[in-house]
Amino acid sequence: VVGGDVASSNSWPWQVSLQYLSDSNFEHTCGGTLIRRGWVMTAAHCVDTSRTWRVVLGDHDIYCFEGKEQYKGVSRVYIHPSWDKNNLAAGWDIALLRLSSDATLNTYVQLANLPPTGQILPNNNFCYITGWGRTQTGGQMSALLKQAYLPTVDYQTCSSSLWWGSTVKTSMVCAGGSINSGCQGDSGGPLNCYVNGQWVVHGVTSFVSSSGCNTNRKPTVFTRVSAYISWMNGVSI
Ligand SMILES: C[C@H](NC(=O)[C@H](CCCC[NH3+])NC(=O)C(F)(F)F)C(=O)Nc1ccc(C(F)(F)F)cc1
Repeated sequence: VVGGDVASSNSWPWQVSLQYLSDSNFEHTCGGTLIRRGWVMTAAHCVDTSRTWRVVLGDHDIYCFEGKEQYKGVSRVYIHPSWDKNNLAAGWDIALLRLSSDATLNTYVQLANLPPTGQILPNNNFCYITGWGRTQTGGQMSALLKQAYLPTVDYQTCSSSLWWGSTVKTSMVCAGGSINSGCQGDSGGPLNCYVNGQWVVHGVTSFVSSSGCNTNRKPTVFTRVSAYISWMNGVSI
């Protein structure tokens, strides 16, 4: 996350860290969202290589054991069947992870709210991106979970020629586009939007501009969760 600030501990209790085994220790690679006690929603591009995965729930400092964490293996990865790793612009950047055992829900670990099928937020909706990704373009990952205010940018604007043009599809959500943004390592994590008095996860962090994370008129682009509700329900949730 570029810009914004450090979140207060466990204030986004559905945020997970997706990690893979690399030389006998686990490394953070992506974010994710706890949507059922045994299921995590993330980006397809995070899990389209075969690795040994684990999910950490209830985390704040990903480099330090604080006692609230729950560590879960991943028993199965369900990547959207239309995902094409060579065509990020086509969308379909969503996957579900079946956890090896159910999470225990408590103060630090809670389920996310998901939007109703088809819901499209208005321009400038109040949203926050959260994650442990780079804090600057080409910079380091953050040890502590960060949050940044990232208001939505409607499709009409986001798909215009000075912005993302035809790279952005209606199956995506744009948010930000100035000083704050997602960055590498935030992939797969949630776009948390405040709708009718509650936080709802409307996006799965997908991509930023290859010329820099917080590039003007290149908002962070998210998979639009409300376009994939029926697919997720079909994956035997
Ligand atoms: C460096 C930048 N990385 C990204 O945007 C990666 C996703 C990369 C997937 C492929 N390995 N995502 C992120 O950094 C995220 F955290 F913001 F989500 C990038 O590649 N951006 C990018 C690439 C292609 C396209 C386009 F669709 F146009 F081909 C758009 C953006």
